[in-house]
Amino acid sequence: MSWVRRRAGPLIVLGTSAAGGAAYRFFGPSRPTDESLNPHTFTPYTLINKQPVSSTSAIFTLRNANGAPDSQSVKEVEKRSVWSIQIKQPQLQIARAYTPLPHTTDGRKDEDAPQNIRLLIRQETGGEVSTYLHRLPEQATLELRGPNAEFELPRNVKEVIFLAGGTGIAPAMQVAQALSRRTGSKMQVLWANRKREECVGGVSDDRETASSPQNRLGWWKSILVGSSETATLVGLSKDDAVESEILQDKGLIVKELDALKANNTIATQGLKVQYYVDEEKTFIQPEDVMQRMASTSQEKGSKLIIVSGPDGFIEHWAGRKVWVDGRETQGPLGGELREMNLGDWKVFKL
Ligand SMILES: Cc1cc2nc3c(=O)[nH]c(=O)nc-3n(C[C@H](O)[C@H](O)[C@H](O)COP(=O)(O)OP(=O)(O)OC[C@H]3O[C@@H](n4cnc5c(N)ncnc54)[C@H](O)[C@@H]3O)c2cc1C
Repeated sequence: MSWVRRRAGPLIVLGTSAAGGAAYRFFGPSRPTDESLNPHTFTPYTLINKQPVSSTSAIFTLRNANGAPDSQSVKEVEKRSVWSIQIKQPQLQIARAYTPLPHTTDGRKDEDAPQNIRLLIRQETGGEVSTYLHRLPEQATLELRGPNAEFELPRNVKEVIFLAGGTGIAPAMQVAQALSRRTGSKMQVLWANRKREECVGGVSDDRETASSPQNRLGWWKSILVGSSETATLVGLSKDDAVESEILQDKGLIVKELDALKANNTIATQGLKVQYYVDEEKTFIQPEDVMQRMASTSQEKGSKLIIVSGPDGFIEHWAGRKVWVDGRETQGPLGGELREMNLGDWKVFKL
């Protein structure tokens, strides 16, 4: 996969097709007998665990049903790319793309053993495939195809600002893991969710960023989680309530982000995460992005803003992606980022 400059300016486009998540219909039987995950046929996986993250999303852990080792292409793609797999809904014969979460860092993996695939999947109201997946019991068999490289992180990129909406955090985590192998790299994630339940216990690293009263309230709420009521109920002072909430269990994705942060500090300038929650009236502001663009030290051509999330989120920040000759392209830069002086920062819409 190569990057092609589509036009002068900060926008860059994916050189090859991001077949990604477009729904499609199958015109023949798939061959689920192939044992290793591969892009051409569907491979059976067993759902070994489903951990709820919130009322609408969960982490699905899938294991190759045949215990076959991962192909070289899977090992390569996860080193440097944002990648996805497709899952088939067998009754409707449609498939959707999902983004594997990076492997957890606990314990050295056996190179020959197949890696479990973990996916953060939100159940969309009325969504065909996500509803099917959320209804599956543990030990059910699913059919997967992939990997699909959605975007290859250029070798010279060392600084990334990642604007993530909802499950757009999954590719951000893939990028964080890829950057953790690059000495001197730096990544800042600005993660927006509609509800706090998606990121319970998540406290922004740059709390001073929350300079507006609106944002500061959001940060306090993020650790208080309705503290005054809670404090009254359990007879705690407000300070006790703050402490107890800090100690409360963090959400699964928040914990994983913390683990990635710990991992990223070894050789890099670190990973920072800022949390924004619609229901707390904290929203990513253009100034938040500008502030992070300004706190840079890397050489030219190595800085990237990635925008990932629902279509409306991408459109708001960077303008729509555009379909050309049956494939999705970056389209012109639009939205909030177009209004900013991006300097030598480039933009990529995922
Ligand atoms: C590269 C890539 C990676 C992705 N990674 C993830 C991931 O890691 N996690 C994740 O959760 N998602 C991810 N997605 C999104 C995922 O692929 C699906 O789009 C999502 O799960 C919804 O699929 P669905 O079949 O459940 O919903 P669909 O059936 O496609 O419906 C989607 C929404 O549209 C509405 N809708 C459907 N038909 C109509 C209609 N005729 N009129 C009006 N409304 C309608 C539905 O009610 C629903 O709210 C990714 C997408 C891409 C492209």
